[in-house]
Amino acid sequence: MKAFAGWLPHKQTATILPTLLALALTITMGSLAIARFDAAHDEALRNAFAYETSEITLKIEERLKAYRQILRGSRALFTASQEVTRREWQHYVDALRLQADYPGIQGVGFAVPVPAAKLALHEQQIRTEGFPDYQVTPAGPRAEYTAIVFLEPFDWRNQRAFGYDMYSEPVRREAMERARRLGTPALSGKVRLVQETRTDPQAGVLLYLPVFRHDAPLLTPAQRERAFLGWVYSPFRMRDLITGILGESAPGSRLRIYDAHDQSPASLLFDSHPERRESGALTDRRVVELENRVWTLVFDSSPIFPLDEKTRQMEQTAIVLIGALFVLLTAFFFSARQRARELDRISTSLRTSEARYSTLVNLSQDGIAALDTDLRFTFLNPRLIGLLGYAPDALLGQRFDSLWPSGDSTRSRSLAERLQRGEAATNEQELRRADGRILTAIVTDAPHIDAIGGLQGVILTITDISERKASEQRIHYLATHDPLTGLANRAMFMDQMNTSLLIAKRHKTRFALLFLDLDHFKEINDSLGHAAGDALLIESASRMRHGLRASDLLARQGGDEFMALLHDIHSMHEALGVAEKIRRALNETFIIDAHECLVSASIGIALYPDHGKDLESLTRSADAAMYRAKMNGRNGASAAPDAPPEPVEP
Ligand SMILES: Nc1nc2c(ncn2[C@@H]2O[C@H](COP(=O)(O)OP(=O)(O)OP(=O)(O)O)[C@@H](O)[C@H]2O)c(=O)[nH]1
Repeated sequence: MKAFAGWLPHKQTATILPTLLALALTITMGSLAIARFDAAHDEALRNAFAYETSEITLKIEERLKAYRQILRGSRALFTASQEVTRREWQHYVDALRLQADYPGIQGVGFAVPVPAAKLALHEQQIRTEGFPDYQVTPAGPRAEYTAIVFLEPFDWRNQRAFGYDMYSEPVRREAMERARRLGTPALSGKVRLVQETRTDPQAGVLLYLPVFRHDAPLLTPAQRERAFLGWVYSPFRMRDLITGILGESAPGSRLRIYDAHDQSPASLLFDSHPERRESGALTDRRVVELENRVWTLVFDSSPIFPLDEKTRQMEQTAIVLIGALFVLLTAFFFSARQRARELDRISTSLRTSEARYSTLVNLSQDGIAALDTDLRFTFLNPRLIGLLGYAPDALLGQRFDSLWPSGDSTRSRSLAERLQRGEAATNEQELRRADGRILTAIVTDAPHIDAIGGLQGVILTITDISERKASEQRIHYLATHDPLTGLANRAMFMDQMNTSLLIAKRHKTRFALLFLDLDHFKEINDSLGHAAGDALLIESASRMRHGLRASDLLARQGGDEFMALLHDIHSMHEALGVAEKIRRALNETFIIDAHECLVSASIGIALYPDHGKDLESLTRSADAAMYRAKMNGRNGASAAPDAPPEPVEP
């Protein structure tokens, strides 16, 4: 078995080995059960057969006892009167209702001994009773005669026996003499009744009861011989008798009745199934004593018993089926258990895997969500809930596109269509948080496809890039702004001026470039300290900013130098007006660290295209103008040296 198990896969071994064991157990138990059933079955058959044979035997004994009683009743007639008339006899037998109550009895008769000397007288006497043809049969000289004088019912069959001398036949005579001698009932051996015809001949027996004068002593054979009157008797046709006794309960088994102990065909009185051969199954032999004679009853089990072989086969089939069922159930049980273990292993593996991914999802620093095909949230991990600032379940069932700051049905549709095509995408999106603030995130959406290729929904991963964005903005700000005053720095200013140059060139418009340098600023630093200088720079920048339009750009070039870009300037006059406004604003007293300070600025102005058509020439012109303002005593504005104005092309 080990070698056999060795080459089987483990999963099959777990089912096949118990099944083989169950099969072996079933065969063993089944064989034992069949043997046990067979024994019980045989026992039951034997019991049933024994019961049947004893019941039949008893019935036969009982019925013959009843017949003996009938004869005793007949004999009682002679007790009442010495002479019994034919009519009395007839009435008595009629009253017995033999045919109805005692089927099988051929009749009840009375025979008398007739000495040879009185034969003629006897015949004469009977003939005078209305039977002119009467004679004792068979004819012929004999030492002693008997004659049947009454035999009721006096039908055609019994009439054949009227006058018959039963002494003429040795078997009858033996029984008659036995009865006469012993004074007891006597059953004859096998005879052929004189009532028999050629049709349906049957074996016959006769039961004799001697009749004595009722007042005579009967103790000795001699006394009985002296008082002897005759025999009441009954002839029986054996088949009619036995079938009459057994009636409805005629045996299925074969019953043969033999006279005495001799089981030869010559002694056969009755055979219930002469056509049947011996079955060889169960047999029983019973010897019954009946009125000073014995019958041997031989029973041979009927085909009913072999029929029970069928029951046995059914039992065996049932055992085989139950065994097969047991084996199948065992196989099913172990196979199911194996499958259950397999499932358990898979589900444990799945649970482990699920726990692993669940941990990953829950601890992920990226937001993760699942959407159904209608783009509604079915799951959000804690990180995403935190990023968006909603209550844990608030977004479940809500559409993902409801988080977009501006509802865009076209964008939603294209997202749905792309997912239907099974395409994933990553892009930067803005999502509205619960508090209204905007979350900038990198969103990757991927279709969630099931095992058979159907779209189940969407898996989203959302990475918060707000900080990165802010950092980028901060870097950009630092790259383009003056950290002290918050104004644009020189780089940004130059960029912007380049743009303005292009626009002005295209639109043939003017703009002005102002260079502003605070006067004697060094003294503030020196007297109040660098920090106070910074504060003054910040405040100065603010005042200058307020003197400009929103569309103008003010930048700090460095130190105490500033630049301003004035758009939509049509003439130097306008530019000088702005410079004047700034100059005045700066002249207002500053309070720095509780000290009053006075500040002024020298402003140089250059116009595009009047004082330069490019960045370099313009800045040079503005710088030169500012220098001239310094030269002119500071706290004032100076236009760039006039150059022949070029006509502005229409
Ligand atoms: N507090 C402060 N001082 C600065 C800063 N940058 C430059 N300065 C100082 O600003 C002064 C600029 O001086 P200048 O423009 O050369 O001279 P001035 O004193 O303004 O004289 P004029 O320009 O000729 O009127 C210097 O003393 C610099 O040290 C700054 O960021 N903060």
